[in-house]
Amino acid sequence: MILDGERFVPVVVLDDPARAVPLAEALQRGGIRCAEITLRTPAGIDAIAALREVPDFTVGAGTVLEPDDVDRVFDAGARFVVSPGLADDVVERAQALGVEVIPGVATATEVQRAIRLGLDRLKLFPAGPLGGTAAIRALAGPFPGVRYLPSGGVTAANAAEYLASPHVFAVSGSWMATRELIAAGDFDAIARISREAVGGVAP
Ligand SMILES: O=C[C@H](O)COP(=O)(O)O
Ligand SMILES: CC(=O)C(=O)O
Repeated sequence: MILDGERFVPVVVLDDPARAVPLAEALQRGGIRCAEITLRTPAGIDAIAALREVPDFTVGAGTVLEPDDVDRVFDAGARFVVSPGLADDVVERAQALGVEVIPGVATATEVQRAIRLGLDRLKLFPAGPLGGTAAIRALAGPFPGVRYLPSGGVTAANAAEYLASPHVFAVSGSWMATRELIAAGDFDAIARISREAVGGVAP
């Protein structure tokens, strides 16, 4: 899978696409080589297009809600697609284009449906309110083949606990590159927080 080897997936809300490349370079200085650029702002698509040119960096799209969004982010260069929830038509559009898709799930019913769609790597959202690692352990009973990307409430304080789970392939969240830090151009802080995150877990 495209994110194999990545343990941290920053969720990014960008207001200015010109910040995308310095952001990616800051993440790389911190040891993080990917990001999920959300479509929550109009800048998202241009930011994805800018990041496709950054060497050794894997750009994905987040908050992908409609099949048309999949086309837009694919054309811009996204190499993976993330949704907060599970929509069959979004998954099927990504599969038709051959782009990795990681939809969100929050219930056993959704996990079961995602498996039927041929998926075994799912976002768990919002992971904290759903019960964190306890929820992941419970889901692993009936669905041992699924691995999760927890997001929503993952922080510097609990990332290592999630990553210690054999059912978690990576964690995702906004704490490494907040909208405020990006808007302020504080790329040194982003690099430092990323380095601390990467340094806090076993390779
Ligand atoms: O997955 C996307 C979430 O918005 C990230 O949540 P967070 O801000 O709690 O890290
Ligand atoms: C929350 C989430 O998964 C997203 O915005 O894509």
